[in-house]
Amino acid sequence: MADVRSYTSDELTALLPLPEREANKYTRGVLFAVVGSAQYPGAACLAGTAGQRTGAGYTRVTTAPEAEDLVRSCSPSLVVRSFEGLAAADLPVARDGHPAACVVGCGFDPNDEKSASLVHLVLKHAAAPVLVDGGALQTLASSKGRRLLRRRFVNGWPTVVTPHAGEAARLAKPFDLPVDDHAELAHAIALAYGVIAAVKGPETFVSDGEQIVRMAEGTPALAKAGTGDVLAGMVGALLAQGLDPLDAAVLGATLHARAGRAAEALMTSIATTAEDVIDAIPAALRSF
Ligand SMILES: NC(=O)C1=CN([C@@H]2O[C@H](COP(=O)(O)OP(=O)(O)OC[C@H]3O[C@@H](n4cnc5c(N)ncnc54)[C@H](O)[C@@H]3O)[C@@H](O)[C@H]2O)[C@@H](O)CC1
Ligand SMILES: Nc1ncnc2c1ncn2[C@@H]1O[C@H](COP(=O)(O)OP(=O)(O)O)[C@@H](O)[C@H]1O
Repeated sequence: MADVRSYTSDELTALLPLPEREANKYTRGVLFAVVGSAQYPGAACLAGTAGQRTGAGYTRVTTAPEAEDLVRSCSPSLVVRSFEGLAAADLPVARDGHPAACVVGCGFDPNDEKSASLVHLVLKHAAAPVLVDGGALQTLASSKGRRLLRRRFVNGWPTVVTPHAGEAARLAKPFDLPVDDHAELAHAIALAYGVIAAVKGPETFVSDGEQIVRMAEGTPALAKAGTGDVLAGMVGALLAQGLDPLDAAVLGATLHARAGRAAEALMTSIATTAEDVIDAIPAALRSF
């Protein structure tokens, strides 16, 4: 296994995607989030608003029809569409000067067949980086999921996965990967699936199959439902702004951890919620 390293503060600062003077909303990056369900509409709000706060120029949330009104009301500047009618041609193509990325799976029910076909559509047709989270992760372990990931790898379209320990263990199963050491697990998932893997927990380990990066700035205040959806939106926004996928995952996880700490300072470790973490993203950005 490769050595485990951490990014320095200077390395992270250099990665911050400050808007250029001539920027417009499209050159700053389009985040295309396919997220939420009738069961978990809140996950779509959390991922979408976290993406906006992390700098995506244009955030489009495609969600379940039952979730559309809630997502519109949580942030009027989100562009909201329904899953119904989502077609291959709607999915983003990243071009020079017009970066874009997809986030898929926050708030998906892992056992729902309709969500699995949405995941397949995104993996097959998004010619841009895709971040897979939450209920979409289980889809990757199937033979069809693995085949689509291989195709993305061959096409040079990066895929980032952000499993918590339970989800990482499910990804490990088909390949019988050892799950106890999370640095090793991130490395093994990255190699087995051809992805950039961020295994989340009290410490987060990110690997592209070559390097392994440890991020240990978090706080147990983050151990609350919905903070993973916030992280997915944040890393997705950095991918949408054209960052290299390993850098996006490490910077996103660090900003998320610092936002967690800033939220905790205001709200206490007991009271902090995922929404407070989003509100603290500006403080995390200023900390660099
Ligand atoms: N407000 C919302 O709408 C929320 C929606 N969420 C969505 O709910 C769906 C299901 O996600 P869940 O994570 O709740 O369900 P999972 O199906 O991933 O969790 C089920 C089992 O996984 C294991 N597990 C869960 N978290 C773990 C951890 N951090 N470490 C080790 N083992 C763990 C436990 O055995 C748990 O019973 C996802 O699509 C997610 O995005 C959650 O993010 C919570 C908030
Ligand atoms: N004890 C902890 N210390 C530091 N960070 C934590 C701790 N527990 C959870 N986190 C962070 O909180 C987030 C939780 O993500 P996840 O389990 O996917 O939440 P959810 O599915 O409810 O959105 C991850 O970024 C994880 O690293």
